[in-house]
Amino acid sequence: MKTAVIVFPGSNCDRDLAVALEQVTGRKPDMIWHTDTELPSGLGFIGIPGGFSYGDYLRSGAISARSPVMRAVVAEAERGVPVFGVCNGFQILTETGLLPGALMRNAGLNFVCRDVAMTVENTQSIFTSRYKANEEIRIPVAHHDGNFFADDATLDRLEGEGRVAFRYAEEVNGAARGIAGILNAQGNVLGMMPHPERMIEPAHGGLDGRRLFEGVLEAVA
Ligand SMILES: NC(=O)CC[C@H](N)C(=O)O
Repeated sequence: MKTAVIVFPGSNCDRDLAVALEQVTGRKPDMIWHTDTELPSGLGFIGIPGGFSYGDYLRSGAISARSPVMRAVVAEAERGVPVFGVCNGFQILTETGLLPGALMRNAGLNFVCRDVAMTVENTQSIFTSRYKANEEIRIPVAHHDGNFFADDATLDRLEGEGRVAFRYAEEVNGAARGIAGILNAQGNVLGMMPHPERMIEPAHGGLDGRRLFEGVLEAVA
């Protein structure tokens, strides 16, 4: 299984994601620099990592979303290739328009860095098939802009179409309806604030994140 991780100036979770992908696929992902205009052929999975790309200037993810490589990522997403954006990656995906809504400053105005409980809301997606319906899992968060916002019509549509993948089971950042992660309409793009790549081996304190990668990588294998 060929996978790729996109790297921006200021990404700092790209290696965590690479380790997770290598552990699950047995093969190192291609690390793709943001100025590349083409992606390797035959990718089964594209990861947009967490971090502080471009120092979070303007808005988190706003500058990275205009990187040359993102045009290729959007094209692959439209072809149905699974695209996974975590934390800053989620922010970048909303800024490209691949996912709706925006990630605003946390309601408490503080950086939140801890394990949080969240429930799996949709187990039908390629990313969440390894979880049980309404299962509560623990995954770390580390962000200051995780407060998901969308207008009520968009939130209703996301809920009605089963596109809320994960919801916080506790107050974390003020996100609308407690939304922690959402899917695109086709179900092949997932953005989430918590970091499943930081919960993939016993030394991390649990394996709740590992099943996400196992599920999606098996689905495309
Ligand atoms: N860990 C991260 O990806 C941080 C995301 C983002 N820069 C924020 O703090 O909101």
